[in-house]
Amino acid sequence: MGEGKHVSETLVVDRVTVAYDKHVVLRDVSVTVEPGTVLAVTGPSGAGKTTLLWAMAGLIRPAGGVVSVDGAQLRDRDQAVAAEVVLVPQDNGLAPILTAQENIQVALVANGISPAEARRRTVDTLDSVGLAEQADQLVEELSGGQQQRTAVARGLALRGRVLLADEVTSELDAQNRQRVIDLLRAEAERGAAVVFATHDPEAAALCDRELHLLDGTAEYLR
Ligand SMILES: Nc1ncnc2c1ncn2[C@@H]1O[C@H](COP(=O)(O)OP(=O)(O)OP(=O)(O)O)[C@@H](O)[C@H]1O
Repeated sequence: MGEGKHVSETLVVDRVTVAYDKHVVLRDVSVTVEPGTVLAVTGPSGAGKTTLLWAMAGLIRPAGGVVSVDGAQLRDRDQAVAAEVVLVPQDNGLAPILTAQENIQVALVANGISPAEARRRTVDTLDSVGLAEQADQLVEELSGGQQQRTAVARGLALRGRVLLADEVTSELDAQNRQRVIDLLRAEAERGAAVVFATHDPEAAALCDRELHLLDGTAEYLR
């Protein structure tokens, strides 16, 4: 351990700029998300919430600035996966013709987890999101909210160091929204740095901090 050098922040976004062609979506945005905390990313539709999460996930190469995990710069998605950055995407990213449990197990085994452990985690996480009964149902036969909860279960089952959750409560009723927010909190308590993009002020209020995006810039509201 280098003297005087303590890199306690898991996820650091340092003066990141992202542009699609000439359209600058994020301008010099800086954020730090420490392990054990849940950060809400808010802002109106089109403000760049998904873009910020994609940059954090290594899916977008910023035009300027750096995204790093424990001091190591993320240059692409492969590096982000190696750094255990898990993304639950806005469109859920599930395979529709696999069952809920197959979607989770396949992701876990692809990440090097043994089939027996993958089965255990799948049962546990589907139960935690209230979908134990739907484990064998095809994803295309699940409701939008059930699909969203399956995607959350998959993200949790991976037990990453960083969990990026993009609008994962938009199709949920109040009870399930609270359940998912409680699970994001538990994931932080396990030690992950959690980022939750949401347009829902009530959901954001339950997070530790809130970063608000507007016109390309970011401001901590608390
Ligand atoms: N692949 C792309 N090519 C060009 N422009 C894009 C692309 N992806 C996003 N944008 C633009 O970037 C801006 C930010 O989009 P983004 O999806 O990050 O916003 P958001 O805050 O997540 O919105 P929402 O709340 O509607 O999901 C929008 O103006 C959008 O049109």
